[in-house]
Amino acid sequence: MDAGSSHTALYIYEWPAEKDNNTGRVEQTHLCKVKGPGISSYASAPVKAGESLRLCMEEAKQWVPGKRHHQTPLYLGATAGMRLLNMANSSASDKVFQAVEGALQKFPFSYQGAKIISGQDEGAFGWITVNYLDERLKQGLETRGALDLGGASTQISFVSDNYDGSESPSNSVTFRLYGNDYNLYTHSFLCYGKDQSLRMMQAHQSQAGPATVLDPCFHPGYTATKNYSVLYDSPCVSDRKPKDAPDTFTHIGIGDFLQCQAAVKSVFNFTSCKYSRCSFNGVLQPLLQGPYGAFSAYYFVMNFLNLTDTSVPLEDVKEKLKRYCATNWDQIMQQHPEVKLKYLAEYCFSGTYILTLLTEGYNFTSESYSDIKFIKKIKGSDAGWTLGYMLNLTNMIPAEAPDTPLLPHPGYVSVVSVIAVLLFILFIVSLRPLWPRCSKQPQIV
Ligand SMILES: Nc1nc2c(ncn2[C@@H]2O[C@H](COP(=O)(O)OP(=O)(O)OP(=O)(O)O)[C@@H](O)[C@H]2O)c(=O)[nH]1
Repeated sequence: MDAGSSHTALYIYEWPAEKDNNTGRVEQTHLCKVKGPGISSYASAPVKAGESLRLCMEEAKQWVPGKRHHQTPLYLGATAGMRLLNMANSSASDKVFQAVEGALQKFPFSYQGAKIISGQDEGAFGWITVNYLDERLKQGLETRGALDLGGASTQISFVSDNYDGSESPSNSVTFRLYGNDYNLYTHSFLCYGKDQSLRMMQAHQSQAGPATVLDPCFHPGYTATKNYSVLYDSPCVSDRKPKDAPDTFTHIGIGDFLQCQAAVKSVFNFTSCKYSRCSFNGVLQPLLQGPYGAFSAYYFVMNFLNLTDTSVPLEDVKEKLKRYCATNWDQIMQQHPEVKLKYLAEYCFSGTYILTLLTEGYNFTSESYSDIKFIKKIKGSDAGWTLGYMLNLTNMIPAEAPDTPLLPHPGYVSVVSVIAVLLFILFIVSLRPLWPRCSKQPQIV
């Protein structure tokens, strides 16, 4: 099964981690990202994905100095693509892990094991990464919320004065970092990554199993023959597979943003909420608060669409996207010959999904939309859950604030030097009784 076309990320961190001399901050050393049609594809395409992994690890071997290979820990963390594969076919996901572990153990690093991380951890580690790199944790500043959009799941994590964890405790993660306590609200929506949400929307559009699906989220002039069994081959949609559908359907784009928005909305359920307020699907969400960093596919998509500037009014953003969606597919292909066709075909859907998720799903308004910053990197390091995961596993963020020097380093050097000189003078003076007496005293005749 193809549990999602999410990518597999392999991040290697040199060990002991390099720290910036001035800030003491750990520099993320992101060597390579294994790109493939998803970790689940190790089962179906082990050679291609395995080769990509091997190349990545060879690169890591070159990059980490040989004498440090054995002390460099290597962790494998899998996210929602694997969560879905595990749900659908646990023996297939076990096989994937065995294959990847076998491959990783052949390398000289200190392999620490593989794990499917929970959605809650994925959200919390993304939040730690963003705030750690921004140095908000160390300085005890107001934190930045984290919005992560993957292929199979999406996470929202932030600190709100309205949330102490008592309402819906499963959304609460508490940390003590650098002497400050944080009560983080986090939620991971499985199936609401951009690839699985596209499936859910298309499943909604094709519930009756028609031979032709007219899709407002694809450009006019776009047409492709697709397979029903491939579309429904995911736990996010498998229970909705139409019974008497033909094997294939013709997927035809009509490029209508407003209709696309309505179709995207069909994947969210706003009908019930047992909490004081909800985002969607009956999930508690406290009042939004503070600035937000939106990364992974949020960035890929909005950057491609030239829509990362959130000071542009939301209505203008929608207008631009409307024009983009209505552009003929031939023209889009001509304008972007370098872009992978799968990504190119989906940007209209993905952009519409992002705006709908943010505004209808999470309740960002025209005003609070400008609190979002679409980010790929912070100070040269990738925004995402991986750095936070590594910092946590290696206990690199102290719970208590380190004793902060009252003076910066050069100040200490001067003070210590002055004290040393004074002590020396004092020492010399204290030896005064032992000084030889002066024999040339005037004599009285
Ligand atoms: N446009 C574009 N999309 C990308 C690129 N790299 C990854 N993606 C897509 O962005 C989405 C998120 O990818 P990742 O950040 O690798 O996240 P993931 O591993 O799928 O995340 P989970 O859903 O948690 O498993 C997926 O739909 C990818 O197909 C890129 O360079 N450009």
